[in-house]
Amino acid sequence: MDGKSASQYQAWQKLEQLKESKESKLVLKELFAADPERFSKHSLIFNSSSPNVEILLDYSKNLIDDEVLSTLFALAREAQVEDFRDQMFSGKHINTSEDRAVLHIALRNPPVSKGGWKIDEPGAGDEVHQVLEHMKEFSEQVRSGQWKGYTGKSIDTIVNIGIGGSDLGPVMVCEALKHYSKRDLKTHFVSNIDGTDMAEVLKVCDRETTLFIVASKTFTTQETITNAETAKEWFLDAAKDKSHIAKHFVALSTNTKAVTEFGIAESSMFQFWDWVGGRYSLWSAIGLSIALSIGFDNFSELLAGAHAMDKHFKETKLEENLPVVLALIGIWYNDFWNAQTQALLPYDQYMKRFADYFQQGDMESDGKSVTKDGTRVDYQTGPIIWGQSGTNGQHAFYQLIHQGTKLIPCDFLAPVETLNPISGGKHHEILLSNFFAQPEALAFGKTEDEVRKELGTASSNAALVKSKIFEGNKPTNSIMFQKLTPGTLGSLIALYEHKIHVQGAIWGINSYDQMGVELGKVLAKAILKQLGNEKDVTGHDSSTTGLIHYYQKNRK
Ligand SMILES: O=P(O)(O)OC[C@H]1O[C@H](O)[C@@H](O)[C@@H](O)[C@@H]1O
Repeated sequence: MDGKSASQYQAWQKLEQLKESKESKLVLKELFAADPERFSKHSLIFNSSSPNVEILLDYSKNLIDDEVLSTLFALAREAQVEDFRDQMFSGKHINTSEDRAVLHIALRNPPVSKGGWKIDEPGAGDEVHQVLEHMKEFSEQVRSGQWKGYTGKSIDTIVNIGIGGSDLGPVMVCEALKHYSKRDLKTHFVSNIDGTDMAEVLKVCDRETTLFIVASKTFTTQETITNAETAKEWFLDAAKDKSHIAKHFVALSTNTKAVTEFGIAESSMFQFWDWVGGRYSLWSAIGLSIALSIGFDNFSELLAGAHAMDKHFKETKLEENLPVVLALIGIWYNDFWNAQTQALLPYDQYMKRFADYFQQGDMESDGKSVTKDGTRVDYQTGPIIWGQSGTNGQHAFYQLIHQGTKLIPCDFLAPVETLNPISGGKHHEILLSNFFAQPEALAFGKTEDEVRKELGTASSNAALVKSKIFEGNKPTNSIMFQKLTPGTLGSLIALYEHKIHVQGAIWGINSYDQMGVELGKVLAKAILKQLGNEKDVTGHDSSTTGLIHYYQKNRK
């Protein structure tokens, strides 16, 4: 914890030895054959009654045995994961480089009178609920048609303008909970500075009935402010009078001064606080587009589902703690088996943006190479996160997972029940049969003997036989939940958030800053000033200069 190098822990060193001594013995086929109880021993159920959520985590198809597991838990204890978790919950400034608390858990924490934790940090108590109240009131006015645009018409289109954490969470959740959305309220998201993003959305918007949500924690992000200015110009082209802006623009931010300077009144601003990290902000005012789309009650259920997972994370012993188990298994592959990536594979079309969301969530959090006290790590930190919804991924990249040369640990996720039981439920049965089959195929593969038997006379073709062998022993986690409800989604997101936290704690890094996004921004600003004139292009290497000159010569 707090800056200590993970490789110095005794348990870390023992894990290195275990990898060496056990590599050839950790064979899933044999481990399962030797222990008929392996599934029940290595699966956990997370339960919550309010909201009603149940999540099964089956981690039995991993390259682990009791000794590996107990050493992983010993590592968590040596790294003081429980203490570090409690520091986060109590509001300690665990984001040391920015001297900030990390309190997204406060955004879904009920009031103390209703059993919530008391957190000593400005904003983290009653103010959270005041903003939620404001979001409730506003979203109900818009959804009921009571909120009118400048010509007296109701709002039928929402455009969220934001990027990174001010975009990806709302995008992913609105997509995941589309089933619960108000269909006559269209929701668009504009993030890219590429004018195409805004232009294509504006083409389908009506100035009289569109509400723009400018979402930016800092309210200084170049992409968001430029896009918001363009939207404002487009709106004023017809509306003319600046006083109409109040009916069509709201802001979600921590920066009141910049919001009012932009022309949005403080009363149309939904506040949050510097202890909310951008990639952990969908639970804050940044979730306004979600509340508008699915309604405030569903948004509250999303928060309650996350809170239930917070409680589980905070109160459950490490061995039965889902985020901790996911984190430790991830570290086992990332640091001892040289796995570079981690795939998130939801067998639910609504969750198709889940992996995109956690690309920022995980990679911006744990993509660090120095510990909190500034020491260069001598081990791997955050994994590359990627993925795609099943079964689409099967027809795209699974080939490499099954037979390529890389070890790719995968998390498979699926609902027991579909929200769309069309054709008598046939689609869902087929979907789930694939969800069950893929981890099985990855774990147990297909031997040369099996291939030969299958090929019959054609097995004299040695090359063909080899190409059809599946080595197996590819590790997976399988996660099942009843149905994709707002509460369940909240729990699932919080599960992965806390997994990231635990891994960061063990690696001794700061999971809550993002210094790595700065350099490119600064250089882009400098280059922007030089683009007008070839003579101004100075201070770059020959490649960058060459590229800029090429652009200047060829632009029209
Ligand atoms: O909400 P903002 O302030 O516009 O920031 C948007 C994004 O900017 C940067 O890329 C990072 O700081 C991200 O973490 C953040 O989510």
